[in-house]
Amino acid sequence: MRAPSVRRGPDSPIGPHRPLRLGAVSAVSESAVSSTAARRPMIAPSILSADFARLAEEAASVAGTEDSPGADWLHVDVMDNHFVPNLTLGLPVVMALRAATDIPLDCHLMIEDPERWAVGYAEAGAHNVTVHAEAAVDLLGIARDLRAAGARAGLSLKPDTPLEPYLDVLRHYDTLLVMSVEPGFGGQSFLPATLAKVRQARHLVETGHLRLLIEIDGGINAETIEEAAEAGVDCFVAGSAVYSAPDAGLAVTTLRDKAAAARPAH
Ligand SMILES: O=C(CO)[C@@H](O)[C@H](O)COP(=O)(O)O
Repeated sequence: MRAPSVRRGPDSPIGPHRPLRLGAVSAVSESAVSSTAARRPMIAPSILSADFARLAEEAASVAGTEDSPGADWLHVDVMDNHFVPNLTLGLPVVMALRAATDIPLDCHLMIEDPERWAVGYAEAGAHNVTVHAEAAVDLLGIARDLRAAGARAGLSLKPDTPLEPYLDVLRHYDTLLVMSVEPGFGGQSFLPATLAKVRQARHLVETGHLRLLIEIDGGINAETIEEAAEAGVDCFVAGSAVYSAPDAGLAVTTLRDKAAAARPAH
């Protein structure tokens, strides 16, 4: 794992050297986690589980109706067969999707050299562009460039990557994507141990140390979404639970309702 690029000192983009520490977060209080749940849970269907020959229709199937809100974001998994052992799609498909749907695109770059590619996804119209901490060298530069190109900047951590080394960098990001499976494939089983990271991040958001949206990705379905919601997730990526369901739109509604019910403040 490469260290994040963080400059220190009086002119540091992250301010004076007063790094965040997780010590104060070791005992996450229930109230800190549960007081968050004011916003509607967001659902981001992952098109990795969709029919790639019918992407526009698959996007439309989760767009919602006048009576029921559809997907908040459409999650687009970009894999390069280097950072992960799978190959999916790239910029041309994202551009085509952008033209085919109004659902904000949430591009998750599971690629090496994100410094080279990330901003292109923002320029292609992605609403949120997430890079992997394990793949990047210049995390501050990526966040700056994504925001300058008009996108939200997202940082993702694999299941075994700790949060603490990235706390200062995360002050410059809009989204934290906690991977709850090893990145690379849909349809894997949810790893509950990854929720510890969600609770840590939620506590830091609730106490004003971080200001970002907490997203989770991998193995989210009707059985696992409640515990993720209880831990403090804002946005739930779901691939097979949506696109393997008989009615993808209904699956989105069901997942959102379950997440909303599991949030203690609701
Ligand atoms: O990024 C990934 C996998 O690497 C995910 O976005 C998957 O697409 C989620 O699929 P399910 O686990 O929900 O089936």
